[in-house]
Amino acid sequence: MSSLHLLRSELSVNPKTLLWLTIVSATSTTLVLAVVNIAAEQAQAGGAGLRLALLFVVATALYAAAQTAVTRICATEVEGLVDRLRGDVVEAIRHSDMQSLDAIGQAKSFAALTRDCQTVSRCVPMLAVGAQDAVTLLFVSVYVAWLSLAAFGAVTVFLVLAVWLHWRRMAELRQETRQAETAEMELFDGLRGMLHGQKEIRLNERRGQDVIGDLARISRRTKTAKTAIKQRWAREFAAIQLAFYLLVGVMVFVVPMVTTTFHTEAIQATTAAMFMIGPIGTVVQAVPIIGDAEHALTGLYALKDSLRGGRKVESTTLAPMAPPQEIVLSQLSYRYPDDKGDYGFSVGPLNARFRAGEITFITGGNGSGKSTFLRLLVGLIPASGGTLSVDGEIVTENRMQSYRDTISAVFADYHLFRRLYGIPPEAWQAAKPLLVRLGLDTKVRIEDATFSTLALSAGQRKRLALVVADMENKPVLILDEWAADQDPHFRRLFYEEILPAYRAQGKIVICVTHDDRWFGVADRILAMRDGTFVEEGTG
Ligand SMILES: Nc1ncnc2c1ncn2[C@@H]1O[C@H](COP(=O)(O)OP(=O)(O)OP(=O)(O)O)[C@@H](O)[C@H]1O
Repeated sequence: MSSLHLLRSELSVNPKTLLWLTIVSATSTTLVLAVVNIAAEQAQAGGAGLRLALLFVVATALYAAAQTAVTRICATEVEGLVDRLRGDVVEAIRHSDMQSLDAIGQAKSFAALTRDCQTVSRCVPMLAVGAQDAVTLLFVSVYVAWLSLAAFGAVTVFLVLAVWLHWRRMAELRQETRQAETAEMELFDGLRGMLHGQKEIRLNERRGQDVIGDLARISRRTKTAKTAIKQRWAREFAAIQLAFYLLVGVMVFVVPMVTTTFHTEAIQATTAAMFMIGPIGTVVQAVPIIGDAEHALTGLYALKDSLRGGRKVESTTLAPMAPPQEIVLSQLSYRYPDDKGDYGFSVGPLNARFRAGEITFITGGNGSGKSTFLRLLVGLIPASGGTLSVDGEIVTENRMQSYRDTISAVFADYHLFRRLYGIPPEAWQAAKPLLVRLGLDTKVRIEDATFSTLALSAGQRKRLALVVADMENKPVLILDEWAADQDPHFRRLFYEEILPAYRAQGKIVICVTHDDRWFGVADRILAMRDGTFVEEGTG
């Protein structure tokens, strides 16, 4: 089913309502036209009657009411649809596993949620107006046929010719539009790099010139492509208008030569042709938009499908898991998908045991698989083999979210939300002592479930991330190189006071660390190399 068909099935308005409003709009336009023609005739004979003036007022009022209703319905429907689609994609992202998300890429998801949603919001109402004007064109054509079959013949020939020529040229234009879009995306990427890389640019004049030069080149390419499209559009639009002026010329000069009866209807048919110029312009503009709307909707539906195609994590109705006393990995493994012929890195098979009230350190060189192991342990990526059990129960896909709900973590690539999502107000008060100990109480306040600022140093932000994990107060705590960017004071505080306190609270604590000076703090040390634990020791 095409995405436009899917779109129709998602609209909550009854299509018949839109159809009736469209018919009212087209009928009233045709009525206005007929009244104008009759009134002009009567004016020649001495003056138009009051009844005709009233009919004119009623027809224009009907037209305005139908137009307003269609526009209002379209705005409500389309914004509702965009809101639903955006919500669906966000939900699909939330329930999809990290592997599918990684495969899709953040840029694609972001483009769907922003650009594609905007395109649907902009294009679909124009399609509705285009469809409405197409019906108006049909009605006015019927009126012209009623006036004069010869004039109708001329109108039909011109319409068919104009539409055919237009569609032929639109196919080329669509291709050029896609190319311009690609150039524009490249430009946006370059601009993003330029903004993010300001420090690096300032430290190297030549790099700065290269970046600006490259951007200018891409920008020129985008400008050329977009200017060509706009100029082609302007020519196209002018050609269609010109075609209709030609039609008027044909009616006034040519049709009277082939028929003897036409002279009486010439002015009326010509007026009708003038009434067609507006709608034909709208229809002409709406046609290429079908492609844009279809393209954006296809992108959104495809993203939704591929997110749902991955491992789906249903969570809402699951029973909470009791605080784990022991997490056991048995032959657990994972392999990143192959990348363009290169084998994906794999971890495992991994065997390990993590107990409540124990601290485990994970060590190993760069790229040995520590972060991947943590993602696997937390269930962010699906194991390709082996099992993960909590207190003797194998954590199946259905139990994965309940399991994850027992874990707090500060990953190496953590994200700090400014709002305290998912943390109850009583925890904010309880966090005060840790904020003080971590030297953050003079920097950050919690106001209305929100941190007063995130404009902090890298070390301060990481400390704040630990405060958030602490506020969650979960039985399992996972920290990936947390102390790496802390000064000696906070490093000591972390290893000698904070971690032992968590152990005393009975938490399962797992830390990736290279700080061999504090290895004595751990109950167990697991060393990783090439994705496997090569050594197990005690602290
Ligand atoms: N999203 C990904 N897709 C494909 N391969 C990945 C991905 N993330 C990491 N890898 C690969 O997995 C390997 C291990 O990476 P990982 O981040 O787990 O190592 P690490 O031990 O945490 O390293 P570091 O000490 O540098 O943080 C790397 O060689 C990398 O090529």
